[in-house]
Amino acid sequence: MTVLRILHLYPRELGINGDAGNVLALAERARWRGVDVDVVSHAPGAELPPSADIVHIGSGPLSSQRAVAEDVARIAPRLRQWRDAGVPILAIAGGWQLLGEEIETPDGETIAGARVFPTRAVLGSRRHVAEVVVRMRDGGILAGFENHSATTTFGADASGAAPLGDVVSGFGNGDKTEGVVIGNAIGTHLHGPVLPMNPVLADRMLQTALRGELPPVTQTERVDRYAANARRAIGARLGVAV
Ligand SMILES: NC(=O)CC[C@H](N)C(=O)O
Repeated sequence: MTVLRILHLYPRELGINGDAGNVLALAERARWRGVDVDVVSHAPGAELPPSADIVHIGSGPLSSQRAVAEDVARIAPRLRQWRDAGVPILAIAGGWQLLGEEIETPDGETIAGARVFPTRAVLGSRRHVAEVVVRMRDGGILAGFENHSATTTFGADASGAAPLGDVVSGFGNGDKTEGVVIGNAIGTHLHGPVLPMNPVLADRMLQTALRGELPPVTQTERVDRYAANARRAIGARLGVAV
């Protein structure tokens, strides 16, 4: 790979919680390690690039989700191919819902998802807006905030998928778990944005995409201290150790 291509799906429609910072974090952390980066923004109706090394989709309200749903259905086969090929995918909240099996709206309407993730989101009348701490299954801690109205369940055939972690504080999926991981694809409700605030996840995605270890450099050490302080501040406000 000469250039790391990051595909950012629908940045205009799905970027309401600052999730574009995830793409910035991936691009900068790669560049700081001497890797050339090309960020490709995808808008509804546009051609997808022939390949992608990382895919990101951010979050947004139901009106934005509706605005891109038709295009999501159009590109769904390519997204599933990339997932199956091990391309790291990060899908945040409303974007994750669109890449799941189905969204049920508060009116009982259903919006078909891309089936990248074997998850289903039922949107209710109660919003879950709070800071969140999640313990990943490998013991690592993630912090951020959630801002959604979904209860999320795993579909009947969710083989190979697992929650991203367990909720220490917050609502998450609604059953004390948070997020989903299938192969190298991650879905999560976490904003922050999640990658600048939890650089371990950012580097994990980059290491997968670049197929190699990415040692810390001066710039990552500097921003990782800010991130650690931000996570500690959330932990302190919630009264949990991070
Ligand atoms: N944060 C979001 O993306 C919100 C997604 C969706 N509209 C919900 O309320 O659950």
